[in-house]
Amino acid sequence: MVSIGPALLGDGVTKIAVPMVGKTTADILAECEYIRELPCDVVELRIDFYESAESVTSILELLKIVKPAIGNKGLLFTWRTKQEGGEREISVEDYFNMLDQIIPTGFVDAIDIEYFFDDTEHREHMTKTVALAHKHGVTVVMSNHDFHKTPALDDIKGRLVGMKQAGADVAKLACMPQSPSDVLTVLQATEQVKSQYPDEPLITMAMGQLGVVTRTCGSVFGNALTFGAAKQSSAPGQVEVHKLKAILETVDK
Ligand SMILES: O=C1C[C@@](O)(C(=O)O)C[C@@H](O)[C@@H]1O
Repeated sequence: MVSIGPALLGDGVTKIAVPMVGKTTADILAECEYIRELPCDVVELRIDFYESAESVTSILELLKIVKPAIGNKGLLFTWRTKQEGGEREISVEDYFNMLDQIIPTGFVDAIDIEYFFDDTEHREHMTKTVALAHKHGVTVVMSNHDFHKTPALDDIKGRLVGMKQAGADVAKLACMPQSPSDVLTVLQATEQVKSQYPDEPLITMAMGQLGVVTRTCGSVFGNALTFGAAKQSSAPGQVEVHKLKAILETVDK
């Protein structure tokens, strides 16, 4: 079974991830102190918010203190690029070199890799990074985001399956619904890919208020993990983590 640190994905109980969006080391450490007491399983370090993210040395120093500070929770390391709704640009070269230096340290349990780097020009480096992660027991969460619209059903399914073919342990897709029918499209794609690959965890969500049902009831359709907000959310529609936990306890068996 796939796990992010101690959090097993796909065991029937939806896992909760809380993002950290601090800009300074002090902000991030304060978030660690706060989040370690919250009812969540995974902490996502959104390094694109960090003021010194351009320096891999600074990232490594930060990770060394973050890992013990979050207690017994899994650590997911994410640089969300500007194109996919993140805070900061990075060259493809720097993106993979950064991941290649972080993976062997043992400070992270999982890394996020944006699926759209799997194009002909960058596939080779991506394949190497995925292999390095697997060698070091680091879970690969491959992701794709559309902050403006919801792709068509076949497109969502194609992306989720494509991520698996590119070596993802977990395929993740987030998009913005414009209508209730878009929300159904996300849930339907989740259900169909999950029934095709019952043993492989998926993470899907529709963002914004319309999509809240996918963040709270997604497990019915095959979603394994949902993102909840602590003090500050990292994407629209994230539900405050205590409220989220209470709903999940009712929805999950
Ligand atoms: O990919 C995701 C999902 C997310 O975008 C959300 O909609 O909850 C939040 C991000 O921090 C995370 O990396």
